[in-house]
Order: sequence, then C-alpha cells, then structure tokens
Amino acid sequence: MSADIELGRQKLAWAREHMPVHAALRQRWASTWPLAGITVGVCSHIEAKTGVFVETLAAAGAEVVFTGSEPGSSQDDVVAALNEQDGIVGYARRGISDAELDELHNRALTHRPRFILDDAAELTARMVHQHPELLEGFIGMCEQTTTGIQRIQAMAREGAIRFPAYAVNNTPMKHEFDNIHGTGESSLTNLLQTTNLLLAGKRVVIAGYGDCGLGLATKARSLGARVMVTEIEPRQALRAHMAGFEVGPMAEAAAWGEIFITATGNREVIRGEHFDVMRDGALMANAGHFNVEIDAEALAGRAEEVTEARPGIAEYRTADGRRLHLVAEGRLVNLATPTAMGHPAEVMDTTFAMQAVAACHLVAHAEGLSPGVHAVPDEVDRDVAETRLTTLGIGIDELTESQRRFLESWRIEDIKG
Ligand SMILES: NC(=O)c1ccc[n+]([C@@H]2O[C@H](COP(=O)([O-])OP(=O)(O)OC[C@H]3O[C@@H](n4cnc5c(N)ncnc54)[C@H](O)[C@@H]3O)[C@@H](O)[C@H]2O)c1
Repeated sequence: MSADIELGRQKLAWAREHMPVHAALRQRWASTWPLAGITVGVCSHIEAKTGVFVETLAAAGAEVVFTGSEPGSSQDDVVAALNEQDGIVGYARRGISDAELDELHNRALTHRPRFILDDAAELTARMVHQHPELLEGFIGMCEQTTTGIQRIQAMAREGAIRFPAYAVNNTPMKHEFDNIHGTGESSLTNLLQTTNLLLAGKRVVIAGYGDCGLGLATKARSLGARVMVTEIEPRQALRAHMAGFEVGPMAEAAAWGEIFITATGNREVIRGEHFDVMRDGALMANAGHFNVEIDAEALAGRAEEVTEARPGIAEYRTADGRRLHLVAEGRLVNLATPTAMGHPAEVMDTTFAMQAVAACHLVAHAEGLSPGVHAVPDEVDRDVAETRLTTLGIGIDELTESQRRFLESWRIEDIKG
C-alpha cells in the first residue's frame, strides 16, 4: 500500500505549528541562507518533527538528503510528504530489516553529503568506515545523542576522523530537555499506551540514572510508581539514592520489579541470569539507543513459546510457566511501538534547533576548528534558549553594569565596596 501523503502533510503541519523556534529560524535564514550550496545528510527517526527540521535546513539553503536512524522508527507518510518538497530527498521506511536500513544509508551517501546531522553517529560511522572517498571536501558533523558522541570520540581516539564534530547532545539546551523530559515523558506515554496498564503502585526498575534514567525515574514516581534504580557508576547511584529512589544491582531488582526500562547506552544490562529470577508477567522495555540493552537472544533461548500478547508486545513463556514480556523487540520504546510518536514537539523544537544552529556555526567556523570532537560554543546554546523564551513570551532580567562588575571582581574592596 502506498503511503498516505495527505496524512504526512497533516502531521508536518501540526508539528510545524508546535515548533515555534524552527519558525523563527526559517524567518532568520530566509535572506541569509547560511547553508547555501551545501548537501546536508540528516540521519534520524524520520517522523513529523524531524520533517520540520529537514524543511528548516532546506530553508537555510541546504540540499537535504535524509535517512532513518533505526529500522522501526520512521513514518512512511511523513517520508512521502517530505520527498515531494524542493531541495529534499530521502530514503527511510518503517519496519525494515537491519540489512535494508544499511542499503538506505548507502543510497543517502551516494548524494555525497558535505555535512552530516547525525543520530548515534550512524551515517558518519558508515561514511568513515565504508566510504572514506567521501571524506574529500567533507566539512563536519553534529551529533545529537549520548551514544553517538561516544562513537565519535572512539573514532577520534583511533585517529579515524579528519573533520570537526560538534557534541550537540552535551549542550544544556539539548540534554537537559530532550533526554530528561523528552525521553522521560514519551517513553512512559508510549509504554502505557502500548500496554494499556497502570503505573500507579507498580514496582518499576530503571536501569541507568543518567539524564534519560533520571527523567524516567522521576516521572514514573510522579505517576505513583515505586521506583528502583540500577547503576554501575557510584556517583550516579548516590544521586539516585539522594533523590529518594531505591538503588541496587540488577540481580536484586530483577526479582523485585514488575516493569523494567533500560536507559544505559550499554548492552546486556538485563540478561539470562536476570530473566531466571523475574516474576511471572514481568514487562521489559528499552529507552536506550540500541536494541541490545535487553538480551533478547537469551530471552528467546529460555522460551518454550513466543507469541504476540498485544501489538508491540512479545510474550516469552519459560519452561517453568512464567510469562515475560518484551516491548517493541527491545527497540526504543518511545519510537518503535505500533503507535509511537517519539518526543513531544516542543522538546524536539529545541533539540533540532540546537542541531541546526550548531551546523550553521560549524560551517561558518570550520576552517578554524581542528579535527575531533568539540563542545558547541555557549553562545549557540544561549541563542536557542533566548529564541525559545521569546516564542514563549517569557522575559528575563539583564545584569546591571554594577552586577556585571561585581561578578567579574575578585579583590575584597571591589566585592565589598
Ligand atoms: N529514547 C530516546 O529518545 C533517547 C533520547 C536521548 C538519549 N537516548 C539514549 O539513551 C541512552 C542513555 O542516554 P543518557 O543521556 O541518559 O546517557 P548517560 O550517559 O547520561 O546515562 C547512562 C547511565 O547508564 C549507566 N550505565 C551504564 N551501563 C550500565 C549498566 N550496565 N547498568 C546500569 N547502569 C549503567 C551509566 O553509568 C550512566 O549513568 C543512550 O543510548 C542515548 O543515546 C535515547
């Protein structure tokens, strides 16, 4: 069945209406075209908010080629509605195999992007590893995820990258809103929608207390769940403890929990030994980037029968008669469940704005930047924060001259005088 372009257009229109920072950027760039003449590759979950981001890059003068970052998270109607627009071409489909996704990435790279806006460094890693001929004339990249920055840093350690990269994920305007609020709210929303179950009173285990885990744990508690956190990092574990959560190893949490959500960016966080002690009916979902946090192979190895309990939920029946449930094959719960819609539009408005403004900044300053991973300059972060406040109609105070001098002083007479 062909994709419903009209539905794709409708989804884009709704997202556009709720992404005012992008509207402001399109207005700002209407006459300046900071990406004019540059082919920009976008790798992300191709749904309506990403569509508005892609449109905004095109409005900044770029020729945009997009592709999906994950086999289950793109929406065919939005892809079709984007592909009918000037200056935009893309390759993404929902529900494809990993091999088909590889093929779509390769097709996107045939357009020879000179700049990449990436998710988990998928397109950049493929280009560097499999198509090094494309590095000639390549300007740089921006990365929006924790996992992707780890990958780019690993590449840099091996001397594999010869271009500058901006770690957009690490900016306050990205991770303090997207990872905490976006992942926190949308993962729980999609989990509850997929299961049609109640969170209040449930025992919920959150694996990993980074930004995503903090958002998940805090929001699950606010809905009445009893939350236990697992960690491998002592300071993060202490933070979770001081925030009032139970903290313990997964071996303990596995027997305690009813719902498990992983958000570690690591692999096999819930594995064979943990499945063995889980209670009947336990439900597992993943909010981390890759579908390796819950060891689905080991789970399948313990199952006498695997059935679909509900759309998006697989039920594994173990030899001792327990039913263990895995949501969306362990892929991103906020993007890969049957009705998933990803982060709320307001969150992606600032996340993608950070990507877009950082891209323009990097393009303008590429010659002065050495190869490797760079922090996004603070002025870029402030710019997006100020634009967002303006769209919200919120004003803030400005430093007076005397306050500015006070903050910049260090001599006792200057401070007290
Ligand atoms: N679902 C989404 O939409 C979304 C959004 C943003 C980020 N992410 C992904 O979520 C993952 C986490 O992102 P983050 O920003 O919270 O990262 P983070 O680095 O801030 O936090 C990860 C935490 O997991 C802990 N950890 C690592 N291995 C562990 C293990 N075996 N057991 C328990 N804890 C472990 C780390 O110590 C760390 O505190 C990444 O893969 C990231 O790309 C997903």
